[in-house]
Amino acid sequence: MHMANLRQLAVPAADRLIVPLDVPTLDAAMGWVERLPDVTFWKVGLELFVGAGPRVLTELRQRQKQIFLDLKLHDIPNTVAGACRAVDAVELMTVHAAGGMQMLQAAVAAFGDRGDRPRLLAVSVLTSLDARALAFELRVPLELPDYALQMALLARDAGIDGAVCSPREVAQLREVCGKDFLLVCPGVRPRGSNIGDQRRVMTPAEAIRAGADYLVIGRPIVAAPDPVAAWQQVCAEVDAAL
Ligand SMILES: O=C(O)c1cc(=O)[nH]c(=O)n1[C@@H]1O[C@H](COP(=O)(O)O)[C@@H](O)[C@H]1O
Repeated sequence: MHMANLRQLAVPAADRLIVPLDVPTLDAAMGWVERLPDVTFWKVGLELFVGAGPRVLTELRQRQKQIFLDLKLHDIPNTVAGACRAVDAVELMTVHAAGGMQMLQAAVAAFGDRGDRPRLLAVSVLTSLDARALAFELRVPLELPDYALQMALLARDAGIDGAVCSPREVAQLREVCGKDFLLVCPGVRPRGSNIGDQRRVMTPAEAIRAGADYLVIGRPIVAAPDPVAAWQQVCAEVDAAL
């Protein structure tokens, strides 16, 4: 199944939710996998990959889980291509759109025609940045939604499969980039939950209705007093929005 067609298919809510394993050890990660058995798609990010190494990918695969390897590669093209060539079978993987056209093309080319190649996602603008940071710290002269769109278009033109974006920009990206461009949204907060270091957030239902293929939701589930109940509540909210 081509994952970008999720919205047209009757894919259950649980298969559109990705939970990050933002923990430092393999034991802690596998503890979460056991505690939330209905989660089918897990994200391995920098903290866990640096702490536990690639073995965590093997352990997840043995449990028939889908994997989002979120290393947000951002380096010169040769270095990014080398890292991509070393990646074992995962479903999704990230690079930073701000690495530029040559870097993005090098990432795409590194996987070539490999049958097990992941869908590549380009991070457009981190959901922890707001318009003020973009303008006054990063000195980007575009409005934030326009910059996010330009980053997504750059990625699409380079042959990247989709983008990571805030739910606030997902409707615009969906409209301009088309239905087959995969859109994955972190920065998702059920009503009333703590936003923490996120800056551009919306609720799960709003993000799905705006056109997201997948939502990445971590702390609202894993830091909840009852994570299983929090997971079920997010699933119910997304199901109702589909
Ligand atoms: O690439 C990502 O997944 C990502 C991009 C982005 O712009 N913002 C963002 O929060 N993320 C990741 O999404 C997850 C969000 O986690 P919570 O804020 O706990 O829901 C974290 O693992 C982040 O690394």
